Amino acid sequence: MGLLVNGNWQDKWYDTDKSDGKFERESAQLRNWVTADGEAGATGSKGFIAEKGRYHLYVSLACPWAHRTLIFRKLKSLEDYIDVSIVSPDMLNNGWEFDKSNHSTGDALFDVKYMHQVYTRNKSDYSGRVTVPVLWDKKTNQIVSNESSEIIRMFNNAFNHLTNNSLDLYPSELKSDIDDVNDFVYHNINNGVYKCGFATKQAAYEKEFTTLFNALDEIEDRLTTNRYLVGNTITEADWRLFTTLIRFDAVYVGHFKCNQRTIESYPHLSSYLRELYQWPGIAETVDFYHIKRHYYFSHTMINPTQVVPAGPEIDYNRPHNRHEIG
Ligand SMILES: N[C@@H](CCC(=O)N[C@@H](CS)C(=O)NCC(=O)O)C(=O)O
Repeated sequence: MGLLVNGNWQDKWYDTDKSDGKFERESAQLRNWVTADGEAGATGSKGFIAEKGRYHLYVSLACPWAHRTLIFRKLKSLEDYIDVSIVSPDMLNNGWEFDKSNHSTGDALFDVKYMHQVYTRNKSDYSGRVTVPVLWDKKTNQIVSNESSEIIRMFNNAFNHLTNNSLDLYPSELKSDIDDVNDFVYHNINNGVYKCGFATKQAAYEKEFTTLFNALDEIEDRLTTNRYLVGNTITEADWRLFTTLIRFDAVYVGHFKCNQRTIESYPHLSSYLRELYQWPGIAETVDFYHIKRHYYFSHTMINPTQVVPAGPEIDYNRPHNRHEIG
């Protein structure tokens, strides 16, 4: 694991010394938007008009942030419009790699070995972490965005006129409710598990642990009367929570020490998770081999033996009975 400094790769773990053992996530730097007419989005430059075959998505199947983009690509019928390269699950001294002998598709565009080479193709003196997902523009040869929360918003509407898929996971009348839930879920749960797992001081870890489980309790309460996070309509907020929940019992409970309880032990969170898992097209975006292997094998300061646990055995296909709620 490392980062680029003026275009040079440096193998370096997160620096938690400056923040008393606390993990602080860097903001994504590349923030342009694909739009239906090519006009600029909320940030960045214009010129990224939605077109079939023009954009390429780089993902890890292990990564919860990249997973969101794969889910939207599926739900929004974008598979024939946006092709994908998948990195290997192991992220070691060279960061994300395209090793075809290790569960990667290879880099379909440039056939480079490392994801950091994709970042330096975009900007030869780039400085920052080399993260996935990345949305690449083949026409102008540059990165459109490396921020998953914005890539899913582009997928939600920029291509509708081409795909005729009008499913709206961020409908205008629910925007402010979705934004509120997203904010709560992001800080306390999506990023909350990382703040537990990457904490390097006991006090920092315990603080995040309490925050995380208080938040899960609050969501459990909400799901006793609401079928989904925002009332009775499935929205972006649900898919953003889903990618953390599906990794929770397999990885975060053990590897990130989020072990007050499992998602399986929450009656509503667990049945809600099963409903989302069983949603048409979703199970095929979930890859437990990549998920478990990535975390347990890559974070050697947490798991120096790199032994990957064999369990847990959970049947996400058993009935969810969520139609009784709401
Ligand atoms: N803000 C980014 C975060 C993406 C992110 O942190 N991805 C992780 C994988 S789960 C990564 O690539 N980490 C590499 C690193 O931090 O060096 C997003 O949501 O798109």
